[in-house]
Amino acid sequence: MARSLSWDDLKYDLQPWIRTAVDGMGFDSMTPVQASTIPMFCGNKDVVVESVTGSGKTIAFVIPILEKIVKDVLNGSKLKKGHFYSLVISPTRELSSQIQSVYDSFLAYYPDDVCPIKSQLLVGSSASSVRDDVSSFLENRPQILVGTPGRILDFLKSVAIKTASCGVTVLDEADKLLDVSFEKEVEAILNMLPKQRRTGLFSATISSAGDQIFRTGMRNPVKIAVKSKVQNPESLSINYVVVKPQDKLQYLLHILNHIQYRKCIVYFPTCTSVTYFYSFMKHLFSTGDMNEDLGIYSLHGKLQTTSRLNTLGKFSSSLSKSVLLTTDVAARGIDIPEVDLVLQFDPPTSTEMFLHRCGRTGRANRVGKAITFLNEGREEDFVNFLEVKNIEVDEMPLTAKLMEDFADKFKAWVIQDRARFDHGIRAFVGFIRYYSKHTASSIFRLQSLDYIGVAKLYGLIRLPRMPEISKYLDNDSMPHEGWLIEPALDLDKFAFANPQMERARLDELKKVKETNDKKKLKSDLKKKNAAWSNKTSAKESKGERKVKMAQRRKAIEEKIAREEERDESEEEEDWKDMVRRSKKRKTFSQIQGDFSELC
Ligand SMILES: Nc1ncnc2c1ncn2[C@@H]1O[C@H](COP(=O)(O)OP(=O)(O)OP(=O)(O)O)[C@@H](O)[C@H]1O
Repeated sequence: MARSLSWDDLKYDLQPWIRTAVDGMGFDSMTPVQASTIPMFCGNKDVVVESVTGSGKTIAFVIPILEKIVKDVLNGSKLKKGHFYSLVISPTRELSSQIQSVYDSFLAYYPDDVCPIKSQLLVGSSASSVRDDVSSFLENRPQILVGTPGRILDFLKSVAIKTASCGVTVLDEADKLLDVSFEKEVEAILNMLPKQRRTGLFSATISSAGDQIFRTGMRNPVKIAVKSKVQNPESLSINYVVVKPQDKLQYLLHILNHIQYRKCIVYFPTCTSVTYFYSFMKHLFSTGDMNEDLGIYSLHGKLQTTSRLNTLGKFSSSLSKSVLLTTDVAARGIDIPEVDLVLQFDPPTSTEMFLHRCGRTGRANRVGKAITFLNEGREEDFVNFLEVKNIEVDEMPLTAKLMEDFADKFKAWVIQDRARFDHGIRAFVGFIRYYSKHTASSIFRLQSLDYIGVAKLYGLIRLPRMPEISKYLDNDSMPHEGWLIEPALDLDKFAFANPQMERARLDELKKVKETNDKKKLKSDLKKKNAAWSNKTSAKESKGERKVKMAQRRKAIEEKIAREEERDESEEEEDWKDMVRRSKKRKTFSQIQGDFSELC
């Protein structure tokens, strides 16, 4: 941190135990945001705090909350059953858990055993229900609650929980909590809390929340913005590398295997892309393409809470070189001091997220590097876009020897198991959906995407049928029936490695075939019937025509007979005439018919 102040200069008298805690944790000096926020928030001010990632905002609200609670306790105010003093809301389970651990590290220095200060975590989890949370709360009587919006809301709805004593509320990563993903739940929570309370909003990108901040019911808030020339911490260098999409995975492996770092976080666009590349990278250990000393972890939102927290714990405490493959679920707030490298497989959908992802390194004045891959072509405009937003980025020269047989290795791995093929397709489709959500939509355009290159990056052997591909991939570039390998695979014979899945697939295939056979039989019969009925109708109409002609002939003959009866003499003459005319016609027709006589 460039500017720092001695704790002695803080314009507020900290309680001795808090001061001891600060010293004990090795925080020799305050950070600028702590120096500005603590006195304001400890006084009776609502605060809106914006300061770069890793600048120590957590302590800037943890200390004021502890100050207030302990003062109340010392003043003899006793919490009644079902009440609590303070609520901290954060967008993810990981961050909530991290904030709770910051409270706990301070509370380890709190000397009063008679009236201990406690905190409780409220996050969605299959391991404990809301009811469990409520009973544990009633039993342990914590003064501080920390959690995610959904679980907090469910918890507060319980009749046993009383909100009247909640004097301080903090929204950490407030811009995220106030955006569409959480705004309804957060609003509902805030409406349940007393109006006479202090509120603090904290984030590195709070400005992006705009007028939403006024929906939090703050009274004359003080805005504390610790400004610098650029939006990223000075200790963090941000680089980009321009690549062809199909080469990106190889460049990623090159960086992971060859660049110096202790811990690295790699951001992928979706949960499915994390699990897909994680399993392929695990396989690459066996082929010798991944450095065997590397510890590799995966973390995403589809995992259970316990497993998410366990993975993060293992990655944080790992002593060897480690890589965490993850999504934006671990982009905000996560504080792992040893992370010195952040890689973005693709740029995130917003500049705020770009700052948060990069900000997982270069924290608290430690040196950190963030590298973002950009697909060759239009995505390079993202660099100018970031510069306009005061985010400094530099191109990183990167030369890597690309393996010629890499694509074949990837395909061979995919072809071993149909589940991998399906997984890859889902990851690819998820990426296309993700791409369409970019806020900088003039740069990240679906019509400019190199679909074949991206499909190769995902190790696809066949392009999936999807509207974006039919719309934006021109006919000349479209491979025959979408196949990216030659010869095409017989999909009916493409098996799952898992016997149960394979049995289910074969059963399904049989059913489909039977249904198709039945359908075919039905349509053949229909055709046959249709032909027969057409012929019948044709026959009928021919027969009808015969009958009609016979009737008409009969009618004419009868008419003639009647006329013959009416005037026999005339008829006789007429008849003679007829014979005559007929003889003449015959003569004429003979002449007409004999060309030799004309010569
Ligand atoms: N006064 C201090 N001196 C040294 N280190 C500090 C100080 N205060 C906090 N830190 C350390 O700085 C790191 C970053 O702090 P913190 O997580 O609070 O940052 P932040 O501003 O909330 O970041 P983000 O915006 O990414 O959530 C932590 O490891 C914390 O222990």
